[in-house]
Amino acid sequence: MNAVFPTPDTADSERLLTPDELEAALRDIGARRYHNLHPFHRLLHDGKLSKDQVRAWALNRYYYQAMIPVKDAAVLARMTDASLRRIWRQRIVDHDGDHEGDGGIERWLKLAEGVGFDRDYVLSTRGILSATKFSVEAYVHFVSEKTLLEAIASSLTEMFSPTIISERVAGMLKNYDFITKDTLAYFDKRLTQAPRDADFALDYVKQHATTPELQRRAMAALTFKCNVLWTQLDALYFAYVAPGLIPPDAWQAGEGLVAEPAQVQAAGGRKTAPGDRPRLPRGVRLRNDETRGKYVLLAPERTFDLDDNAVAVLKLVDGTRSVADIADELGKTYAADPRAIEADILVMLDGLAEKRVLER
Ligand SMILES: O=C(O)c1cc(C(=O)O)c2c(n1)C(=O)C(=O)c1cc(C(=O)O)[nH]c1-2
Repeated sequence: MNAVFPTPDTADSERLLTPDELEAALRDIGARRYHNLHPFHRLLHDGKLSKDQVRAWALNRYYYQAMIPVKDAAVLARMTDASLRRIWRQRIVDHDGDHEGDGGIERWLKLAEGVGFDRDYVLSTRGILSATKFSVEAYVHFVSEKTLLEAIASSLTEMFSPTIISERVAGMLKNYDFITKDTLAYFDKRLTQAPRDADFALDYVKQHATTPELQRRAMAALTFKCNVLWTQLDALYFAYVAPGLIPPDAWQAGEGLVAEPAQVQAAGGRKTAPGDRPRLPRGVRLRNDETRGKYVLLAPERTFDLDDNAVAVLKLVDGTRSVADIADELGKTYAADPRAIEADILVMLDGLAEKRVLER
């Protein structure tokens, strides 16, 4: 499709820039428009997002990753020169890998799994924002329809990606306890792939943008691509940060995750152990409800009915006795095997921790 509203020519675009001036102009576009400047990335890198907001980012960006080789295949299809194709095809190999389980897409799936997603849910692309899809698909269409020079120039955002990647990896590792080096392994390879790709594309553009018009098109292509990246973050920000309007069918917190046993999750990833010294959290109390003639556990805005066994245990829960101590005392009181009682108590306490009315 040809542009319906062409970019107005400026006096400057009438002059042929030297290759170095062209490079400077391209770098200037990045300095003003690259997605490192977007507020969503600032929040992501500074540790200001919740785990669910990081998940929304990982899920949506999967679509970009998955479509990059489709984009590169479209670029490849425009190349009539075998020597060019030989170089460009490496990009497809980088993302698809040489065999099952290899390549950038696979590493992104690992990243998504690392933040809790079920792999098949991510692969299905079901919860991905329509705006993400539109934006990524616009990139694929752009390289299919524009000239080869513009297609190659649109990849030049990669000139700026090593800086943002280093900043992102350092920031996320420092600021999120659920992010590990393994989760972010995707970015390790990009630190060498991106400069290699960007150097090639930049040389190509500097050599082939030989008229003011071609130079203007190359700059417009890079601007377009900056917008492809920027609008993906706009969409994430709008849906998951502010105003927080999640479109129908887009991913909602809790969806598409690998199920963890609820009580393990609530207890910070572990079960109650005999050495734990359980206590009631602030605002939770054991109360004798005189009118009903039974004990209840009172929590803010919630009340839990308790059976006799639970009452006997909770009367001994004081933050100093261990579970084993409690079992020993009850063993004496009821003349029963304390280790059998302990096993029952552990299950009961896990249940209470799951409801967030017990801490260890
Ligand atoms: O993490 C980033 O900020 C970032 C940015 C870009 C980019 O600037 O387009 C790419 C990537 N990552 C990336 O991982 C990647 O594979 C990639 C391919 C391309 C492209 O246009 O062909 N850009 C990017």
